[in-house]
Amino acid sequence: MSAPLLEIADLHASLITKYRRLDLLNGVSLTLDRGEALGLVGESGSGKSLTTRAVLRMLAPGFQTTGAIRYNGESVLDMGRERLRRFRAADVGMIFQDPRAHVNPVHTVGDFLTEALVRDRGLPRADVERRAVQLLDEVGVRHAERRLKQYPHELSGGLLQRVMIASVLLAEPELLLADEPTTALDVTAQSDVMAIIDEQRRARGLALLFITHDLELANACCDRLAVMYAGEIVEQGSHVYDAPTHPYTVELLGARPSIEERLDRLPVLEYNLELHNELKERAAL
Ligand SMILES: Nc1ncnc2c1ncn2[C@@H]1O[C@H](COP(=O)(O)OP(=O)(O)OP(=O)(O)O)[C@@H](O)[C@H]1O
Repeated sequence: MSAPLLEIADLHASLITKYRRLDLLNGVSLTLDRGEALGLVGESGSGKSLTTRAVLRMLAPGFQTTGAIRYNGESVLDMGRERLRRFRAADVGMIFQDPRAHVNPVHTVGDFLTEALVRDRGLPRADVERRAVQLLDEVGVRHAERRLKQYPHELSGGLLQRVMIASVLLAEPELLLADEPTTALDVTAQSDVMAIIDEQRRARGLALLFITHDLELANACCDRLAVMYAGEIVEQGSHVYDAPTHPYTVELLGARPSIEERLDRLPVLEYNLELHNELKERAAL
């Protein structure tokens, strides 16, 4: 049997300062196969982002990490500088919560999309641009050629997150790490962006580690869920949503708002009024 695409085994991460030691990840273990989607869920502060940053070896200075992280059987913690750079740039695609924090505001969308591939892989700019336009189109960015000439501040959050997704796909990674990719967006953009990530990763057979506090959303687009609490994974598997066994998961599921409450929070736009009412009726049955 081949090795999982990603394997995290007994990962501990502690922040060591002059005065104290904070144990923030306490033995995290999980695996992700090629083409599989795993939802890493838990409330704020449970250690989800730290786990993703540890996978990329991007923890802040002062953190001490022990345990194993293997990508395709290769130890990430032992990767040399150049291999680590390629791992981050080509093997893994990262989609973060706030796209604006990850673009250079004085570079055009076209520069943002093409620079890394032209510089690092020596590909002709015109070829990368052509591919970028194709991908923008695939992720639902209309007038893609015109968008290449625009600056990030000219695009809405939802549109910029689509540009991010296109940039990740351009590098042709095998693994997507998506850390709350829709949290910073407005409600309508949220569902569109999540649908695009889901559709694209299925079409390309990519593995996805999806970090979210939204159990329902994770359940809708992942094959398995892993529930994190206080730096530990308390429960994982495909049963988690329908038949949780750990008391924390049961509590987490119990704490989620009902469909009715969720619908009440959605803005009622004219075009979805009918659907909105239909869903409310169904929820009331
Ligand atoms: N650089 C840091 N210095 C000190 N503490 C940190 C640092 N980074 C993370 N932590 C702490 O580690 C814990 C886990 O943080 P993490 O960001 O992984 O949580 P999370 O589950 O992703 O939550 P959120 O959804 O709010 O981002 C938190 O208590 C956080 O305060």
